[in-house]
Amino acid sequence: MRGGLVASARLLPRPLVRWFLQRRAQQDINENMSGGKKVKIIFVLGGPGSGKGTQCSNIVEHFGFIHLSAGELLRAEINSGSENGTMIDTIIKEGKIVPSEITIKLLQEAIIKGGNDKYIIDGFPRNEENRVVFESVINISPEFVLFFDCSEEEMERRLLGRNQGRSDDNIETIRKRLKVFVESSLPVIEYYESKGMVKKIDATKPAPEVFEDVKAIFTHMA
Ligand SMILES: Nc1ncnc2c1ncn2[C@@H]1O[C@H](COP(=O)(O)OP(=O)(O)OP(=O)(O)O)[C@@H](O)[C@H]1O
Ligand SMILES: Nc1ccn([C@@H]2O[C@H](COP(=O)(O)O)[C@@H](O)[C@H]2O)c(=O)n1
Ligand SMILES: [Mg+2]
Repeated sequence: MRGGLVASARLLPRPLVRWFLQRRAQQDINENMSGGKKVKIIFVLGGPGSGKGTQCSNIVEHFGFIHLSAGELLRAEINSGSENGTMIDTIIKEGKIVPSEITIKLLQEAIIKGGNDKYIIDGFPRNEENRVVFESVINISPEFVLFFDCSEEEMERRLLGRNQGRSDDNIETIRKRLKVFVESSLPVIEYYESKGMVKKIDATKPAPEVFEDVKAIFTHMA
């Protein structure tokens, strides 16, 4: 059925296709979330190794959000043997950013499956394309953007010591990821900053201290 829709979508003007996808994504999300409440999203950004995953686990435990990590979803897609797996694997090993339609489809499916009304989305949007396509397809503005600010030396040190068997935790890929962060991800954070939506946290401190600052933000939000 969906394959047929994709085939006929090729015959339609692009704005109409975008409008149709946007409507369907919103309907899917609204129909599947719990309690009929509006879905709330918080983007969690920061360089590689800044501690996004670590702090998201704490947020889930204390504040009842569902944690969606774009990187984890992409790694699961590789492991599922999907037709895009090899391409995603190559991009991750190069420290580059996967085309937005792939990542957003995975996020959309995870939001629908999650059935909750509160999500922290970790490692997304990673570039302007991610941001713009998410806005046009999912059309939910984040409540705010949590930005873990950490020095490059500290991020590099943490990633080299992470020891979780990730294919991108090697010095060559780490350096590329840091470069991509500065060139592609920081402009997204600056965009949200210009809209007064960024809550910046000093992430160079030890993890429990970082969580104290995170807690203050989420406690005020509740
Ligand atoms: N505040 C901290 N101080 C010291 N080590 C930390 C801190 N926060 C996280 N770590 C450790 O640093 C490593 C990277 O943390 P984490 O995986 O949470 O980062 P991340 O931002 O999710 O990275 P990536 O973008 O690569 O997924 C982990 O080994 C973690 O235990
Ligand atoms: N929006 C995103 C997020 C991640 N990626 C790719 O996955 C890699 C790992 O991401 P982590 O958040 O787990 O560090 C990242 O370096 C990218 O290659 C992406 O393409 N788009
Ligand atoms: Mg992570």
